[in-house]
Amino acid sequence: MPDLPAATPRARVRVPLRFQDGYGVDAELVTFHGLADGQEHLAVVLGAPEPGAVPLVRLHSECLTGDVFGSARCDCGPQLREAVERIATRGGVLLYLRQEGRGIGLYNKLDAYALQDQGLDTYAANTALGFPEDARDYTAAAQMLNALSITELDLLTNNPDKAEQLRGLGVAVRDRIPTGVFTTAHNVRYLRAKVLQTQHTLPIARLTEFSDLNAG
Ligand SMILES: Nc1nc2c(ncn2[C@@H]2O[C@H](COP(=O)(O)OP(=O)(O)OP(=O)(O)O)[C@@H](O)[C@H]2O)c(=O)[nH]1
Ligand SMILES: [Zn+2]
Repeated sequence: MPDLPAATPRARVRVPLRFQDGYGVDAELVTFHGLADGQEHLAVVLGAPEPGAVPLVRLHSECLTGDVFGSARCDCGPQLREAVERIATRGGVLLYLRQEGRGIGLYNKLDAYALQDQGLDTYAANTALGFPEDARDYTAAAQMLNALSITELDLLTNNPDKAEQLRGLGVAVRDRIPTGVFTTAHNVRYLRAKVLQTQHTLPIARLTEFSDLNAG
């Protein structure tokens, strides 16, 4: 088990979240000192778990295009919206991790999009640019959970690697809970690649509903 450097909470601020579809909830935003990668990751604490209950947690990787601008090339925006409500209902934390483009950054992600428009899939585009298929490391996430005194959790994700990495960092992931399936005509190739290449648990049958599937 790696010896994790300790991080400590820096500011705790209450913020009323109001979404365009009318849903609203109050959140506590927590910032940190001492995160291993020096990034400004944010914890969004939602709801109040029953005393002794295991909290629901999501590690959400930043996606400016999907989270902010509503890009339909991926499923990040709807996953974020869903996660906030599910976590608020049960009680838990969303870690908003500054891992744009699976850790390669926004400009590189858009370079990868340009390659995808020439036919490469989402992972091959990363390697063609000289990056790993997925450059994310969850050490800072484990530090944040420790700083929030969360020792056991249920993880809201389709990505087995997130659970495995967290366990390797000493966090007790009890259950992995899949997110919803948010398909559009623009993201079906991307979702399919996640299932076939990185074993994301999305029901592949649902990904044949869209007509551009045969495009690759
Ligand atoms: N490099 C690269 N990153 C992408 C691409 N599309 C989305 N992303 C980034 O991928 C991250 C989300 O990762 P995903 O693989 O979609 O999903 P996940 O986080 O592994 O799994 P879930 O927890 O189930 O959502 C965000 O940081 C996005 O900015 C792409 O085509 N190339
Ligand atoms: Zn996205």
